[in-house]
Amino acid sequence: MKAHASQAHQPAGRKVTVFGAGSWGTALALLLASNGHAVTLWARRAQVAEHIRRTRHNPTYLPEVELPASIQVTAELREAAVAREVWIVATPAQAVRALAEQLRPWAHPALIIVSVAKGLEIATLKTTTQVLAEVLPIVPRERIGVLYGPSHAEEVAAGMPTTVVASAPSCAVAEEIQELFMAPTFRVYVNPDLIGVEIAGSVKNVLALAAGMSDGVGFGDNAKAALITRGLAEIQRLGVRLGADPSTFAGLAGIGDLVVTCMSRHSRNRYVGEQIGRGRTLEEVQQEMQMVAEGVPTTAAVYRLARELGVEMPITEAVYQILFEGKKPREAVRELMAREAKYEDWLPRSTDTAPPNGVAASETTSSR
Ligand SMILES: NC(=O)C1=CN([C@@H]2O[C@H](COP(=O)(O)OP(=O)(O)OC[C@H]3O[C@@H](n4cnc5c(N)ncnc54)[C@H](OP(=O)(O)O)[C@@H]3O)[C@@H](O)[C@H]2O)C=CC1
Ligand SMILES: O=C(CO)COP(=O)(O)O
Repeated sequence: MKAHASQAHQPAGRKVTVFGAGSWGTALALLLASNGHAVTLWARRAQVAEHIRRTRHNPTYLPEVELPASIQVTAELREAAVAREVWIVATPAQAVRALAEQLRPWAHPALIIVSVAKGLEIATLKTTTQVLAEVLPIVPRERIGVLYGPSHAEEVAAGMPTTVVASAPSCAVAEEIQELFMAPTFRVYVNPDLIGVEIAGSVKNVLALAAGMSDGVGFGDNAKAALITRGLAEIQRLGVRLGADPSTFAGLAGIGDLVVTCMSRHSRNRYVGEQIGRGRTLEEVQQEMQMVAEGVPTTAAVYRLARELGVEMPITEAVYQILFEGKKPREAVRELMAREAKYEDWLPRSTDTAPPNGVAASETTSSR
């Protein structure tokens, strides 16, 4: 992989719009503006846009962060979308299709689209770049990528050191995305494995729900380490089945984002899981939350996808049963612990390495 721009390099200012004025959209607008780009931030509610214009603070998401006057803020899609070089899509994953459909009149072949939304669309089981490519065919597929990795908005907005991954079907486009965002406290690597990066970044939210449930029930560090490690194994199995490079899961989009989301006090997914672990219902927790927990819809999507593809994802299955079928977290853990004895394989073991007596033969099947 080609090494790229040094941190001292200042990219030429580009015309960029960030769609979605939630926590992540707000933090990225700030970062891009401080990189010298001409930034527009689109909020879906007119009163939010008006409030930010007047006070330079987002009323709901990262309210303590001051947004410079150079950032244009609007709720008008046309004003936000027309004649831009780069669109950043920072809405929840389930909203990407509807947004893209509305944006269609202003899409053009020279546009770069960067999705930062992490999740799979429930209705189609597609990643967000697959949805964007389907709805906006005028934009060449190689110009639609992502920026993923361990990056809580609160820390990025506070200028704390953060490292992420830019990915797109074309390395040249991924490098353009890298250059757009690279900053002294925000280091961007390129990883050309788009499907791997998208699966890793989307499915880790399911495991963060599981990690939160473990915290809420009162389990300790051993259980958390097990969820992260075995969770990564099942994310990798799904990703590889979809054509991903296995090594992506050892990188920032994989283990990096999984660790931060399972451990961080900022994680909304971990929080939702923790509340459920304490005995509350999903409905109760979601009703009081303003922010999105992408792991909830993505659990439903991954559960179905894994079944369709015959990929074994026992932790995801347990999270699904807890969220949508009323299973108690302790019961789910009891069942996970009582599964048949296994080898610690990550990917299918070659059939010439026979397991010793007493260890499940299913270890050697291709379903893993
Ligand atoms: N927060 C973070 O640290 C990070 C988040 N992400 C990802 O970024 C995406 C956005 O998350 P984040 O900014 O944190 O979310 P927030 O919960 O902070 O904000 C959600 C934003 O999306 C808007 N929104 C909600 N529904 C729709 C819709 N149907 N159409 C258009 N806009 C909508 C909300 O508008 P309104 O206020 O009007 O409801 C709000 O501006 C998610 O996929 C998340 O996983 C990725 C990396 C880091
Ligand atoms: O993706 C994230 C950090 O990289 C944000 O995770 P949460 O949505 O759980 O807060």
